[in-house]
Amino acid sequence: MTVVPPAARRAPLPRLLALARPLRARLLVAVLAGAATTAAGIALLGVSGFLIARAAEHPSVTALTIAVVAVRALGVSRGVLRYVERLTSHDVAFRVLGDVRVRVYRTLARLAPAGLRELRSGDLLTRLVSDVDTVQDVFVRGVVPPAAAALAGGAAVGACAFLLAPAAGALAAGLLVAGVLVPLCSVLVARRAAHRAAAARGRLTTRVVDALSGAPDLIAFGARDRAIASLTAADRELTRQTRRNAFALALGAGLGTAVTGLTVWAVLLLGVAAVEDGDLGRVPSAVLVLTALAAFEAVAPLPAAAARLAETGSSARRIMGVLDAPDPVREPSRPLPPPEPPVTVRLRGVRVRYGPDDPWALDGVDLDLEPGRRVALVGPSGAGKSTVAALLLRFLDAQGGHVTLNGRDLAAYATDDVRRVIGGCPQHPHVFDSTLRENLRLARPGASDGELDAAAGAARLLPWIRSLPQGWDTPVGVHGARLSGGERQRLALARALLADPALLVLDEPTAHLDPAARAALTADLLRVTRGRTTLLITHDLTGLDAVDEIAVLDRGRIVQRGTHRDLVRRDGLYRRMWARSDAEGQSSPPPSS
Ligand SMILES: Nc1ncnc2c1ncn2[C@@H]1O[C@H](COP(=O)(O)OP(=O)(O)OP(=O)(O)O)[C@@H](O)[C@H]1O
Repeated sequence: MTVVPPAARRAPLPRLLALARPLRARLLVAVLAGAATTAAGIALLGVSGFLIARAAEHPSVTALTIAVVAVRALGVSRGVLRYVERLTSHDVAFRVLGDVRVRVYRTLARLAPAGLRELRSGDLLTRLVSDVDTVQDVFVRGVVPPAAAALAGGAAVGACAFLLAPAAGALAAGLLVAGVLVPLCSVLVARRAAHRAAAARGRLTTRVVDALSGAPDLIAFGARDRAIASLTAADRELTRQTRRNAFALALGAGLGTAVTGLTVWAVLLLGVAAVEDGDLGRVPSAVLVLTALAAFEAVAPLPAAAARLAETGSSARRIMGVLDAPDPVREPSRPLPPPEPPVTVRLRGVRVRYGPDDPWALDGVDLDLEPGRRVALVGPSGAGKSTVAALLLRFLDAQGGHVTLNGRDLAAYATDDVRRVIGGCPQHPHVFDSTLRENLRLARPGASDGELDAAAGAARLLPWIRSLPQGWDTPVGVHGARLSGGERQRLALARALLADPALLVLDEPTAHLDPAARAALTADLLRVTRGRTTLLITHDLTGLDAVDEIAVLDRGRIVQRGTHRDLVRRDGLYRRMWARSDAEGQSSPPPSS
């Protein structure tokens, strides 16, 4: 049974609002400044009405002095108050935005790489960038304007009630329709479109990222037109949903204007009737009508805000989807003290699968990794070799059996502490679009130039780096596009050697290389790992007579183990693999290491 954390059961928008709890004093300042701005606008029009109507009666100038001063003061204060409101509401929005972005990034870092398989790269990008960006609208448009409108609208109704109660009633009804019913109407129309637009934006980004990164393959296989057609379809869908959203906005604006007009007419008619009955003076009647007209300024932004909020709701749901993603590994609440090198790792009856309905990727694996010994894990594609590496690096938890590190449960250590002693070279090492130096320093940011030279020298990369005009400062391009396959793999090996973990895990370090480059790199890595605790994962059998033990993995089970000499003599999977690679001319004579 999946246990849903209590916080995850709450609606996404209130959860987002809850993040601003520590900033509530600033939010209150923003709301009060927003209400005061609108109230100043309403008062400005009311006082102006008074000034014009009273001036028509030709009074002495002194009778108008207070009103003239008030108009000036209201005009100036309105700008200042709006500035304060914008400053504080955006301050709150950007603080929460930064907080959400960090939380999403931290969750992604925690999930990567095993927990991200439900999310595609473009979709992830959308969640991290545009979905998180919409969070600012929650505060700038979704919280401050409605609260400010309620305060300023209430004050306007109060002022009108002081002049003429029935007109105040009409104004209150009009404001409620324009400020509550019309926005609700906008939300109803916008909600589905907003939800679909967010999903369509995610799909479009996924396809754009896919098309850009796979462009050479698409062109080579003549699939370019199909890819462009699929992009165009995704774009068209996004345009359709965005248009629906725009319709909701236009509907809100149109209905709002209609309600404003009708209400002002009602107030005007009630005012005229009151003047005729002698219940209201002519000057107050002008103030009444203009106050009513200005009061709608408070609710005018609400339909657009509500429609935007509906959009934000689906973005918030997608963000919370990332934040609530279950951890791929358990982090102990009270971790053991960090393990001390040298390390001994033992796997006993380990079972792992990627999903409850997936077959076992590892099914009862026993393996011993002891200080100073080199073990090779070989087997056909899909046998489960990389799963062993993921397990050791704490990207995955075992669902059965035990993994121990220096005699204690591996899961009882903090994951970061484990990764400090177990590390190496993943199957697909990422080369960052930076310089050679920065790519290597990733493994140890404080490494000196001498240490960089030593690691690159051990990986036989140093003469080549020295021969480059820019040397260590040579840019490597996106995904290391300016490097050959061999140079990329050697850079990854140098990075692993620089990190110098107590247990070095090398996952297919010679993948994608031609036989000659593979033999050369294998010889080098066997040379540099001599005497080091190493797990070498490979389906290339070149040079394996140098390692202490070979474990042969097939469909999640260790089917053979022994030295190269033993295994080639015995009938079994290893001898078949050896014979096949020999026939293909891929196994060069083992280096005498
Ligand atoms: N993230 C994943 N989600 C679901 N299944 C996975 C995932 N990663 C691996 N598997 C499955 O687990 C099994 C073992 O995969 P693994 O990558 O460990 O094999 P491998 O021996 O390293 O293969 P290769 O030599 O091709 O890299 C395979 O059946 C694979 O399809």
